[in-house]
Amino acid sequence: MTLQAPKMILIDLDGTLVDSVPDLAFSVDRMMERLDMPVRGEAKVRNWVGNGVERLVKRALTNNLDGEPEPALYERALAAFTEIYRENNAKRSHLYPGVREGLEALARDDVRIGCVTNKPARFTAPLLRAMDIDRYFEVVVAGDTLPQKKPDPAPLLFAAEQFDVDPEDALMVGDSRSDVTAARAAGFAIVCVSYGYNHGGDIREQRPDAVIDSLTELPDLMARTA
Ligand SMILES: O=C(O)COP(=O)(O)O
Ligand SMILES: [Mg+2]
Repeated sequence: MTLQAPKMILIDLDGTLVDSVPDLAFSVDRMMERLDMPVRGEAKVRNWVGNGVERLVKRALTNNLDGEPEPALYERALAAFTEIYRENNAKRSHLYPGVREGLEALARDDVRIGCVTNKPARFTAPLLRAMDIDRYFEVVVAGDTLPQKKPDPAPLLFAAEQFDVDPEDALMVGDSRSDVTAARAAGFAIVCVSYGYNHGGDIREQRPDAVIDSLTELPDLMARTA
């Protein structure tokens, strides 16, 4: 595990590349209205993002991070959310400052880049395209590409295999404890952004190898530890 000249960098999507909570919160609240249930608002949704849309819908229905709703209600809710979020995938979302410049700098240094997200593929590809950053990612592993999601290491190891890169030459960049846990279990280095979601907690408590305020810091960080 090293930050020095990784051969491959995998970057998380929600909370790292894109501030997607405004669209996710809008879609959750329209879903709740359709079900005649109380809206939850952006602050709560921000703490609920990161484990895929299924968990997000369950959290919204139960107003609880670990809640399990009644199955028939959950099925109706998930169908409504899917329909609404499909139309509202990139309307209010935006790239965090420094993302485009950071990706550009990595591409100039010939670093190979992939995206590993817990967001399902049907929402991931359109969002990367709408943000005009899809061309930077040679590999995209979405939340439903494999049976396992982060914090399981499988999606990271799957991407490493696609790139034919060993885990010790790989770096994960993310915003939440799932990214740290998955990277550690996969044997990757892990750098976290300070500005993401992480369920309301301070990502420094997860002890990543480094914390950055912008992706533009990545090339320097790698050169400094070389
Ligand atoms: O929870 C989600 O849907 C996506 O989260 P991630 O992009 O941070 O993995
Ligand atoms: Mg994230």
